[in-house]
Amino acid sequence: MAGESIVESELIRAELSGVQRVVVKIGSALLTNDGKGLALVAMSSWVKQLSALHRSGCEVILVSSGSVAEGMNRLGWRERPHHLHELQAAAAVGQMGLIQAYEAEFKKHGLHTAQILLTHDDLSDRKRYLNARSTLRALVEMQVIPIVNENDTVVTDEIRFGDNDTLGALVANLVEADALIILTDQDGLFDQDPRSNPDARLVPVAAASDGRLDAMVGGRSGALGRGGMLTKLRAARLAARSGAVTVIVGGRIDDVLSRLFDGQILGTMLLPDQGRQAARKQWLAGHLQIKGQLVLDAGAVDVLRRSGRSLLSVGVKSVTGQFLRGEIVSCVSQQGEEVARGLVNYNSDDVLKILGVTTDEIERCLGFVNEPELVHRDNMVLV
Ligand SMILES: Nc1ncnc2c1ncn2[C@@H]1O[C@H](COP(=O)(O)OP(=O)(O)O)[C@@H](O)[C@H]1O
Ligand SMILES: N[C@@H](CCC(=O)OP(=O)(O)O)C(=O)O
Repeated sequence: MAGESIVESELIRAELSGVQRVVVKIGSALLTNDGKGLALVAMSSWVKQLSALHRSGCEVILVSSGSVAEGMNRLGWRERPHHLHELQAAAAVGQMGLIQAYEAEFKKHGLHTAQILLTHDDLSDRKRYLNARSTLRALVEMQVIPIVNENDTVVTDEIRFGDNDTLGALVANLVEADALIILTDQDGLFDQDPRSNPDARLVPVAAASDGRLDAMVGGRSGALGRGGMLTKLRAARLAARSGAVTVIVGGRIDDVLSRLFDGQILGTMLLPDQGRQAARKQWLAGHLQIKGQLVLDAGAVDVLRRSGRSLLSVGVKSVTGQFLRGEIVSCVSQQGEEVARGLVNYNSDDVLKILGVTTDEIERCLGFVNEPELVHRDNMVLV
């Protein structure tokens, strides 16, 4: 918080030096020169810094706002429209300019870009979530820079509230980023809104979960961006769930990204409570190699799909493959359709002995109990 010692802050800052994968979110307020078209000079500088970061071996995913504001500019509108269909039309027009500008800039550094338009719903639907995740992973492996924005044509809530901070955090969860950098028009998170309070003091570092931060973030925001600091704080908390550290920092600070990744103290760093490994457990389930298969009865399939509960041995009909406790298994219906993947609590030999067995009988069958569940819901991903 504001009272944190500089030495402690510096130690914490060292966190960013080893970052392997980063999501950088650039807000509307910054990108659009306060309504006078895209801030091309600033974009060129961010792209240069992002390209250097990429060259240094860090994977970069960009989440960029600016489509509505650039659309308004192209259409000659001076005020943000109130009708949803007009906002959506402006976003569709402006997204063209936004992506063209990024593509041209990244090309100068020999990098390809890809446009990804997502909704929050896409990321809560498990199947689409896994699809989005694998596409992003494939792009990153191909050394392409994905540029993500909301799919404003098909959403209403997100465009109304203009909140790409949440999208940035969801993407950080999706790709298991080590860090989420939110570039905005203020130098960071202050203890009061600096627009209305000249005495406001920057918070250099805090735990994302710190309840004292809530009182500092008014809902107020700029004329173009809409989310304000409130959505940035929420985004930091969301990103912390998968172990990512968030930095809210001024995009107009010279060489902001390069300096940040060189370990300089800039902006506000919001730290996750849990260690990265623990927080990521849930995200691991999707990408470890599958070592075996559990065939579930219809009741278990139903329980997993409808109520998202843990898988118990009583609902398992058969098992294939050789696996150890903690490895990944695929859970399939008797028709062979995959239902879920998860970390299994018993090895395959033991699972064979407890097929169809109720939880309270596990000890009698095995002589011990690892966990009451075969696959705990926290370690499971529905497919
Ligand atoms: N405690 C705070 N510290 C910094 N900025 C704040 C705070 N509370 C509210 N704000 C406002 O949030 C604005 C940034 O949010 P927003 O306009 O949505 O930016 P962006 O488009 O970058 O997402 C700032 O210009 C500032 O007026
Ligand atoms: N998706 C829209 C709205 C997103 C938006 O403004 O978000 P933010 O920059 O977080 O205030 C756009 O690109 O203009």
